[in-house]
Amino acid sequence: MTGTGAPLLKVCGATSTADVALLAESGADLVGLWHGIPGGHAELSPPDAAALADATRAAGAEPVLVTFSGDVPALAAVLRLTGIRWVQLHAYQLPATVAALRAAVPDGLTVVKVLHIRSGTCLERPLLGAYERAGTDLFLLDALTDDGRVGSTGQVLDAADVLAAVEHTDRPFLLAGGLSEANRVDFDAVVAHPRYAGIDVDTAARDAGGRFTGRAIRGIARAWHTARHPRDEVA
Ligand SMILES: O=C(O)c1ccccc1N[C@@H]1O[C@H](COP(=O)(O)O)[C@@H](O)[C@H]1O
Repeated sequence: MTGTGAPLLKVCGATSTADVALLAESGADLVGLWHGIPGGHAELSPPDAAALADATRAAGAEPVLVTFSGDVPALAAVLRLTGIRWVQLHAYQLPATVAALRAAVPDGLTVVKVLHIRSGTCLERPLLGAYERAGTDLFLLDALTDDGRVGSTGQVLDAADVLAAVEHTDRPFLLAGGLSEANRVDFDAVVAHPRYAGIDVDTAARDAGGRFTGRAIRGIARAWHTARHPRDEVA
């Protein structure tokens, strides 16, 4: 997408054109737009998602549809309406859902399937081969809390657990789960992995009031050396 091969920074949950502009100018390569997250604070209607997808592209970033939904016809309709080419299946959608989505949107769709790690164990580990055969392009590793919370947990994964999970797939992967400017140092081995493709952040991109802050996002992009903030950039 960036053409550089550099790791990507995704920031999740934009709800306005101001959010999108801030995220893109602060270093986000991918902007998460929610649809099919019932009760979610950043849930968007299809027309609102379409408007923010346009704004994201205009700002030079790539919109990503983030969803808990497994309703393939509805998802395909939203992808067509919005022109979004990346979809992040963040719940427990099965490999058959990935395959059906691929069939419904045959051209140019990048499918990201989230893998949930709870107490060191990847829940989807037995299904990794099936997800690959179904057409998953990337996996995204995120934390599942002991009380079952999924998405924006702020809970940090152990690097060893991440490396153990990606051992069982040949696909590129994104890392999530409480990532910040400060904890980049804990993930040297993950960042050095040949299939590491970047990071996905929510909590640390926001201030105490839940608003995105450019300062935090720039700090994350610099610390993690993502595509728009390469290693030799002067802060
Ligand atoms: O951000 C959310 O609340 C959310 C809701 C539903 C699906 C995904 C969501 N966000 C994802 O949560 C992780 C990162 O969260 P954090 O940095 O630990 O707060 C990331 O994968 C987001 O895409």
